[in-house]
Amino acid sequence: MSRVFLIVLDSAGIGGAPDADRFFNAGHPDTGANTLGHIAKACAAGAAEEGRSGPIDVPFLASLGLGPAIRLASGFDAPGLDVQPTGAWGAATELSNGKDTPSGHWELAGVPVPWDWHYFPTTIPAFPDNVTAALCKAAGTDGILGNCHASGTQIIADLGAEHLKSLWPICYTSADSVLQIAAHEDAFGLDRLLDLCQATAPMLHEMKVGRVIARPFIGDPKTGFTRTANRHDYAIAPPGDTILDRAQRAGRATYAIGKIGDIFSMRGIGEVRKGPDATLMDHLGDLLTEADDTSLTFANFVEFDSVYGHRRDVSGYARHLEWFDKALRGHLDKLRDGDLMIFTADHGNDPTWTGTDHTRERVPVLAHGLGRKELGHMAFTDVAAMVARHLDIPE
Ligand SMILES: O=P(O)(O)O[C@H]1O[C@H](CO)[C@@H](O)[C@H]1O
Ligand SMILES: [Mn+2]
Ligand SMILES: [Mn+2]
Repeated sequence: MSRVFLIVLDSAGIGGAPDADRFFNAGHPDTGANTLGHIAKACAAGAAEEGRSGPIDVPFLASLGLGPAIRLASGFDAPGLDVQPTGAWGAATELSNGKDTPSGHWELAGVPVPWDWHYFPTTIPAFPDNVTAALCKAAGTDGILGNCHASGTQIIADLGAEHLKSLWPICYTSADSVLQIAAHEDAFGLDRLLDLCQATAPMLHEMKVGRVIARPFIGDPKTGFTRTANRHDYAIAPPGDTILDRAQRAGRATYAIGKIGDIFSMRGIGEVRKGPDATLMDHLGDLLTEADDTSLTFANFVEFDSVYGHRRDVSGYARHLEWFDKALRGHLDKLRDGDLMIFTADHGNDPTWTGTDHTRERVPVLAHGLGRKELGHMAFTDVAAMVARHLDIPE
C-alpha cells in the first residue's frame, strides 16, 4: 500500500482564473495576474537578480510539467520551464467565492465554501463597535490600536512603539476575511495574545470572518520589530467532511506540516509539525522516511505567500522556489514504490501585481508517482478525489 504527500506552495498560482475580474487588488481587477508565469518572465528578463540570477531554475517542478500547466491555465509560455514533462500535470480552477487560504485548502480537500465570507470595510475604524468592545474586554485594555486595513509588517513598524507604551493590541485586517492581532511577545505576552485570539474567535466565526490570527512580534523601537514563527490562526471549521476526515475515519495516519492544522481547525489531523519553511522541509524529509504506509501527509509552505508574495518581492519569491526545488530533490530518494506526491497551491499572490493582496488564479496540480500524464483542466476538489483514489478511501 502506498502513501500520499499533498504539498501546497502557498500562493503559487498560474493565472487564467475565469472569474479574476470579480477579485481586486488596490481597486484593480486581478485579470491577467499570473504568479509563477510572471516570476519566470521577470527571471528570464534579468529583473529578479537579488540573491539569485538568470532564468528560473526549478528542474524538478519543471520535469513534472510546470511549464505546460501554466500554458494550460493561462495560455502563457513561461520562459525557463520549457522541458518535456515526465510527471503528471494539470491546472485547477477554484469554485469558492474567496481567494483566501481556508477557501483554497478546504476546496483542495474536497469541500468548496458554501457561504460568502464577511470582509471588513476599508473605512477607519474597520471594525464595528461590538467587535472592538469584545477585543478590549478579552485583552483587558481600554482600547485597541490599528482598527484598519494594513500590511502586517508595516503596521508593527508604525505602531510597535505605541503598543509597547499602552500595551493595547494592534488589530488590523486585509482583503481577506480576517481579523489579525499583533502584540509584542514579551511585553504583552505570547500566551495572553493567544488567549485573546481564542476568546474572540467564536464571535468572529459567527459573523463568517474566516480567521482570527495571532501575529506575535519581538524587537524595540531602536532596532525595529520582527514577527516571530509563533503565528497562530484560529479558523472556522470546514463546513463538511474533508479528505483528512475521511482518511482518519478509515483508520489512516494523517500528518500536518506547517499551518494545515490551523486551517482545518485540527479536524481529521493526527500529528502536527510546525516551524519556518526550512524546518518544514526537514519535517517533510522525516515523514518521507517515517510516515506509515497508507498515510496522508498534508503540507503548507507559507513563506512563498507571507514573506514574498504579500511583500511583492519577485527575486525573493524566485529564490524561495529555487530553494524549495533543490531541497526537495534531496529528499526524493526517500519515496517508496507506490507513493504519490502532489504539488499544488491555494490561490495566487503575484509579486509583480499592484496592491499587496492575493490574486485570483488557477493553480498547478503536479504529481510524481502517476507516470507521465496530462491531467488537463480540473476542479480544486479533483485533488481530493486523486488523494482518495490513491489511498482507496471514499471520494
Ligand atoms: O500583511 P500580513 O499581516 O502578512 O497579512 C497577510 O496575511 C494574512 C493571512 O494569511 C492575509 O490576510 C494577508 O493580509
Ligand atoms: Mn494561502
Ligand atoms: Mn496570504
